[in-house]
Amino acid sequence: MDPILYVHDLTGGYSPKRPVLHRISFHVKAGEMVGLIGLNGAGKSTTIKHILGLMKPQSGEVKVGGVELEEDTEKYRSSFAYVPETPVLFDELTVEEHLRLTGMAYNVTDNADGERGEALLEQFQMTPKRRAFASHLSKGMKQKVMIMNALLAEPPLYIIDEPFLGLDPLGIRSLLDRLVEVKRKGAAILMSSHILSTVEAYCDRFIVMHHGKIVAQGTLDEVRRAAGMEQRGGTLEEAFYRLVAGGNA
Ligand SMILES: Nc1ncnc2c1ncn2[C@@H]1O[C@H](COP(=O)(O)OP(=O)(O)OP(=O)(O)O)[C@@H](O)[C@H]1O
Repeated sequence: MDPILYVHDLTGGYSPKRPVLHRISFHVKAGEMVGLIGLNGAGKSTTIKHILGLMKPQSGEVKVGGVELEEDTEKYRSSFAYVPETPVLFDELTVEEHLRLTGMAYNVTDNADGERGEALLEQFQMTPKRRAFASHLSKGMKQKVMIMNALLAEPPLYIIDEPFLGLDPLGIRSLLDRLVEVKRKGAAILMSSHILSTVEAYCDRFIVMHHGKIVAQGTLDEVRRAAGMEQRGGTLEEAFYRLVAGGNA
């Protein structure tokens, strides 16, 4: 089966003279959660911007749902939902208006007025805030609205950038529970995060970026092996330190 997200030999960045990403290749299949990890400035957000179509590859290709952006823009764009690190909402719309808008954009019939929206409001403890304007929400609540929008759309691919920072422990649990559920139903998830213990616990595979290159990818065993740790067990965090700092964790 073709992967939902396919990145092949991608070189890209903000200026053609100085690429930030150097020939990176990876994929995410249906029913898989993949963790994208790396130090500050490693290239995670730049990779995500290329996947979103906000930046054009200098060389290589990015396919979502089997197509490149230029090939079929509508199919490409409707195949994923993106949860950014910093929430972007319309200040003058309420929580449920955001859900309704997403429902319309993604042709979800059962939206904020329906079961799916209700369940999300409930699960993310946002029912009391359903009629609150976005500008009146706390940082974590705004993040929850972004997450609920993504989940409402039920796309084949979720791209999630550092989702845990603004969320309270209950919100984190709700998000992780829902991600496990959508993954079980066949969604592909690419999640970037610095919280390596959570990434280790929930992701099936890992992509370790360093200075714009992929220095290891695969299952925990494969990443450990790349870090020279095959003789003994060890956490993702230990393997990560060895890979990016050459340390002896
Ligand atoms: N708008 C920009 N213009 C020019 N260079 C940029 C821009 N944004 C990021 N960079 C550079 O690209 C490189 C990769 O940055 P990127 O934001 O992809 O890192 P990251 O892995 O997402 O880091 P973090 O964990 O801090 O979010 C860095 O050297 C950074 O300085």
